[in-house]
Amino acid sequence: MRVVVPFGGRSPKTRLAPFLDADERRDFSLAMLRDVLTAIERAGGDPVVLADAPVDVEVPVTVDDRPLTDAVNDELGGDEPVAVVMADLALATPETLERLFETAGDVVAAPGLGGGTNALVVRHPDFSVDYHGASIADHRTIADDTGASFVEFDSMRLAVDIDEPSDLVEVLLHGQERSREWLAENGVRLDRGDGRVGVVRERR
Ligand SMILES: Nc1nc2c(ncn2[C@@H]2O[C@H](COP(=O)(O)OP(=O)(O)OP(=O)(O)O)[C@@H](O)[C@H]2O)c(=O)[nH]1
Ligand SMILES: C[C@H](OP(=O)(O)O)C(=O)O
Repeated sequence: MRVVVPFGGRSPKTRLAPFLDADERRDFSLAMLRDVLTAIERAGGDPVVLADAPVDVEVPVTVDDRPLTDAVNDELGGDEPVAVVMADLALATPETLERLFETAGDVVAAPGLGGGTNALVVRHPDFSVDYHGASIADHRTIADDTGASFVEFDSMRLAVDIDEPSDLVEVLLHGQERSREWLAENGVRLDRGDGRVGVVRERR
């Protein structure tokens, strides 16, 4: 299956700014992108990066600097199924993605914590996306209005997209190779304290 991986490479991961500077956010977001591409390939998918600027990866890249929703909608609408998998799913494994790709439904959606839509499989030509805000609810409504069946995919690994510093805890505990190693090499460690586990940065 063709798998579109949106990647905003111009100014990625601004919500991690309290923790990582702009160059580090670019490097870390590339490590996550490469982990996601590897997992998709191992799951049997054919990844294509849909980026807002050129990016150096070993799969085809389409550059489209329109807003995310417009760029993704241009990839939908054909007769063949298409998946959309976000580039910041640092916990995604080949096994989870294979299960996602094999789940039946006109629209199969993996919700993100906080209301987003972290991954989609689209098998209906009239379905379109509308990202941001509580997009998982909007995508259910769009599917209903289109007459497409909507199936929610239940997965911890696909629910965690890496937006906020607290999400880095999940990467250190469950992340794929490059993302987890990038954090470790850059001094990001678990803070096991007394309460909820957090992250700290050891500056060298
Ligand atoms: N092609 C494309 N992808 C985008 C764009 N904005 C975000 N993305 C990608 O869409 C997915 C979800 O992105 P977000 O977490 O909403 O945004 P972000 O830019 O990564 O992070 P923030 O700056 O913290 O909002 C990630 O895979 C991003 O790389 C865009 O304008 N164009
Ligand atoms: C693109 C957006 O991602 P979030 O901002 O929720 O990470 C969404 O999934 O609608």
